[in-house]
Amino acid sequence: MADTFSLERVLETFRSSLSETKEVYMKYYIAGWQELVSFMNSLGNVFSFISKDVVSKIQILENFLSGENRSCYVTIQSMVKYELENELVDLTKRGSHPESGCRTLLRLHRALLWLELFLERLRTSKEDGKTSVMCSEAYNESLAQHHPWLIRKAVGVAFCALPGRDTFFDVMNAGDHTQVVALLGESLPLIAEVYQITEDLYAKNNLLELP
Ligand SMILES: CCCCCCCC/C=C\CCCCCCCC(=O)N[C@@H](COP(=O)(O)O)[C@H](O)/C=C/CCCCCCCCCCCCC
Repeated sequence: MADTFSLERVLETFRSSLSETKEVYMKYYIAGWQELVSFMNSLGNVFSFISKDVVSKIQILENFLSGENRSCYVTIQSMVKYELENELVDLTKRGSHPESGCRTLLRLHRALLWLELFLERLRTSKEDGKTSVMCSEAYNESLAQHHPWLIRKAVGVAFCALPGRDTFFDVMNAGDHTQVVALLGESLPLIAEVYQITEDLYAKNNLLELP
């Protein structure tokens, strides 16, 4: 992973994550999240409790990807099939498989909806748009429903420390603001497609509420 964040690389990883048959490659899905974490790390320590959580989830998935059953973890579809067929998922309450690939990826999947909603707000925002408002509206429409009160409060405090819209656009390293908006317009359908494919797969297998 390169040191400097680039929106273009996020776009590339999510593009690469889709196979011709619309399966989602775990390797690139994880790489996309790693890029996003590098962006969050550049925002300061106030976000470290969030990035630690994402990093630990990425690590769990990477361990599966490099473990002895790695061939079963090539795509999200193969992971779901393998873990369900081998009863490796805690379906109703946490038990002997508290860190299955399916439940771990579900947490990132829910966060992908937040990202999609936030980036769409950013893309269509006016010059005086507030990133903290965009972030918290997107959060309330997605992840917040899955988080307890304490986390929601901590996240609300972190949002107040977000830099302004101009800084966000600059850190994306994608040229001037018009170019960033264009690239966001290109990235969002890809992120939305990856999200929807995963959502449909999880819904079909009754995995959307994994503990
Ligand atoms: C294109 C670039 C522009 C935007 C870049 C944004 C970069 C964002 C990077 C990461 C986003 C945060 C992902 C958060 C994943 C949260 C997963 C989760 O829900 N974990 C909770 C449940 O896990 P389990 O306990 O069941 O294992 C966990 O309890 C949560 C802990 C920490 C709080 C997570 C808050 C998420 C807030 C999302 C907004 C992030 C704002 C970042 C600002 C750029």
